[in-house]
Amino acid sequence: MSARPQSSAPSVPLAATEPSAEPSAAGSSAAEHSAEGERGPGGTAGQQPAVAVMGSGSWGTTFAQVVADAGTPVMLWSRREEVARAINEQHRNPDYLGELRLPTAVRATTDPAEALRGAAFVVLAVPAQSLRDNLAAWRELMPAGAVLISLMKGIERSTGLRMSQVIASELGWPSERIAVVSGPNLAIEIAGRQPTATVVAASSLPTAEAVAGLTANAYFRPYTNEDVIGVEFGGAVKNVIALAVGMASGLGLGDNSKASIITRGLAETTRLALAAGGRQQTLAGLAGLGDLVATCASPLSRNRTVGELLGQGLSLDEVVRQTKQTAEGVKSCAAILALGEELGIDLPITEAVVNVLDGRLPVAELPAGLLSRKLKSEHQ
Ligand SMILES: NC(=O)c1ccc[n+]([C@@H]2O[C@H](COP(=O)([O-])OP(=O)(O)OC[C@H]3O[C@@H](n4cnc5c(N)ncnc54)[C@H](O)[C@@H]3O)[C@@H](O)[C@H]2O)c1
Ligand SMILES: O=P(O)(O)OC[C@H](O)CO
Repeated sequence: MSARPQSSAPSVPLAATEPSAEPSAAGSSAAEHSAEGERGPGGTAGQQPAVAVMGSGSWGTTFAQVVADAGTPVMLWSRREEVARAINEQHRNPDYLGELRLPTAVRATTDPAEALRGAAFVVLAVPAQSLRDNLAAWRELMPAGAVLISLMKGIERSTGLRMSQVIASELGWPSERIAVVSGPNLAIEIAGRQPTATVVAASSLPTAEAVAGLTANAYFRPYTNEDVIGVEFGGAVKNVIALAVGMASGLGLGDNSKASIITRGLAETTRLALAAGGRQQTLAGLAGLGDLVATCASPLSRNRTVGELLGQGLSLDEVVRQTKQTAEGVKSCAAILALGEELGIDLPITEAVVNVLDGRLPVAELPAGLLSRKLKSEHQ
C-alpha cells in the first residue's frame, strides 16, 4: 500500500541526502538506505527523504510502516539483534506486533550510525525516561539539518520537561526543526491499517506540514498544529487519566464513573496545559479529547491495563513485572503533579494516581477520595 492522499508537502530546507533506491529484498543491506548526492527539500516530488526511526517497539515499528505506506522507505533502529533480524528476514516484529506483516520498505539495523546516516527525518520512539541518555549517545551521529520527530508521550521525571524540550536541551536542536506526533493512535490498530487521525505539532508550520506530508496515507490522516505545548500535555496527561480509569474498571465501577473521570481528567489536563502556555482548542482536539477517549476506553491501552490490574488488587511490582511494554503514565505522573504544584494548578486525579502508585492511598479508596473533595463550579 502506498496510497498518499493529496498533500502539499512544503519545502523545509533539509540538509541531508537521499536513499539511492526503493528497497526491495528482505534483509537487503542497510547501505541502500544511506544517501548519495544532495537532497532537496523533504517530500518534494521525485525525491525521497531518508527516514530513520529510532526505537522498534510497538509505536516505532508501526510508525515506520505508516511512513513506508505513505511512500518513503524507512530504516528502523532496534536495540536487539533478534528484533532487527525478524524485521529484515520475516517482515515482522513478533515481540510487539504479533503476526502483522510489515512492508518490505521497512528495514532494521542495530547500528545507530547506519540508521541515522543521511536522514532528513529522525523519528524518536524510545521510552520517555531513556530519551536523554539515548540522545547523548547519538548526538554526534545526528544529521545536521534533520527534522526530529517525537512520538513519545511522557514528561521527564528528573526535570519536568516535555519531550520536545528534552530534545532541544540535550542536542541544542532549533525548535523549528522539532515536531511532535500525538493523537488517538493505538499502535496495534494502526499496524492493522485501521483508519485514524493524528496531530503533527511544530512551532514552525512548514515543519509540521512536511511531517504531515511524510506520513499521510490511506489510513493515517495527520492534522497540523503549532501548539506543541498543548499537544505534548494532552499526550502525557491522558496516560495518567487512563491509569485512573483502569483503576475504576478494576474496582468494578461502571461507565458513569469512567465518563466522570475522563471528563474531569480533560478538565485538569486543560488547566495544566493552559497554565503552561498551551491552547484550549488543542485539548478539545485529537491530541487532547481524542487521545484521552481512545486510551481510556481501549483494552489495548497499556496505561489503562496497568490501572485495571492495580484496581483488581495486584501490587505495582507485580503489574510492572507482567507489563513488558512502556506505560508512560506510571513514570510521568509524579513529574506532572510537581508541574501542577509549580504552576498553582489543582490536579486531583493525577494526585490520587500518584498516591496509589506510591502506596499512600489504597486503590479502593480512590473513588471516595475524589468524591469527598470540596464542592466547586464545573468551570473552575
Ligand atoms: N504503543 C502505542 O500505541 C503508542 C502510541 C502513541 C505513542 N506511544 C508512545 O511512544 C513511545 C514509545 O512507546 P512504544 O509503544 O513504542 O513502547 P514499547 O514498550 O512498545 O517499545 C519501546 C522501545 O524502546 C526500546 N527501549 C527500551 N528501553 C530503552 C532504552 N533504555 N534505550 C533505548 N531504547 C529502549 C525497547 O527495546 C523498544 O524497542 C512512548 O512514549 C509511548 O507513550 C505509544
Ligand atoms: O497503550 P498506551 O496506554 O501507551 O496508549 C497508546 C497511545 O498513546 C494511544 O494513543
